[in-house]
Amino acid sequence: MSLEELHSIFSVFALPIFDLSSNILRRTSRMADWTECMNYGIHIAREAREVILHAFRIKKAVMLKSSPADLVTETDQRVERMLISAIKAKYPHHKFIGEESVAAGEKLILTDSPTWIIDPIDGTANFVHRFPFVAISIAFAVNKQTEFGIVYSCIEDKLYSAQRGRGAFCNDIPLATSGQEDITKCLLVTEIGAERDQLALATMTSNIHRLLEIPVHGIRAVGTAAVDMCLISTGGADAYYHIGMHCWDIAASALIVSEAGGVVIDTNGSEFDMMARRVIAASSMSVARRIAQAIQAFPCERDDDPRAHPQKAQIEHSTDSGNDVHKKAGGHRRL
Ligand SMILES: O=P(O)(O)O[C@H]1[C@H](O)[C@@H](O)[C@@H](O)[C@@H](O)[C@@H]1O
Ligand SMILES: [Mg+2]
Ligand SMILES: [Mg+2]
Repeated sequence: MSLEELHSIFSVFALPIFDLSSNILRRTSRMADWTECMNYGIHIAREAREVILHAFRIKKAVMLKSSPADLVTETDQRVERMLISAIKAKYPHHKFIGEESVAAGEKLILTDSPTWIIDPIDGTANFVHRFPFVAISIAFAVNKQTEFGIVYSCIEDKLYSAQRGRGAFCNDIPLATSGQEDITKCLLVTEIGAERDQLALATMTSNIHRLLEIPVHGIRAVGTAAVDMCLISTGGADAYYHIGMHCWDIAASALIVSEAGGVVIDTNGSEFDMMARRVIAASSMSVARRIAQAIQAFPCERDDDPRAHPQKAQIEHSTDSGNDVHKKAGGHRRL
């Protein structure tokens, strides 16, 4: 039998089997209860918090990534290593997207497989400066749909969590957004991310100007996208918008907001896409749409664009806030 004949027989049978297996995965993920997985995620987040609390108080070696404002420390890398190895030990077939693994050169690919999306320290600049808003963000997706999200605001000791279809909680207390529908009665949160190029800075400042002149009650920035968005789920703020963040910053908190009754959309008004690096999370669709109408986005490569995440530029040595700031070691950083 020729190779072609073998291939044609195989392809006749393979396709249905492939379809069958991906359909089975879809059906099982719908039926699957990921509670046990989420509880394990919460358990390891609590362990990781202890490492962060200890390191928060001591002097840090700080490395730079894509800009003088894009910081990373040994603790970011150690916590991500700790989380991933703990998950691999229990769920060896699960996949991972980790901020510092991607920064060290791993490809960012979200498949239908069970995938943990991890930001070991969201708010690294806060961590370096001992500004007390530092979070661990862990999302879990199957078939590219987030099944649960965990955001642990470590210094505040506030553990936010949500499982798809089962509500959102902070330290086990149910959460609900403000439900505010009038933009002029809104307190907004946003982030001035790590971008320092002129277009990004001009866009961010003009967005703030346009929103303030609506007017809105105010605009805040906590320094961690994950905590910013969790504040929407508590009703403590009414809407969050951001351009330039990454999937690991917001995958968990996007589910927490929607499970608290909020809405999460793209800044262009379309459906939220965690890889697009643009988000509006709000107490109501009317507020979300009003913000989408007011703001502009600057261009960002999608997180899942193979050309994204080039090796970060080497930035010169400098010292900062009592910490030693080092340029990133050449090539891939060890994790
Ligand atoms: O602290 P990170 O995990 O790097 O995330 C930060 C990000 O670096 C910064 O640019 C802002 O977008 C913050 O909102 C993120 O949380
Ligand atoms: Mg982050
Ligand atoms: Mg981080």
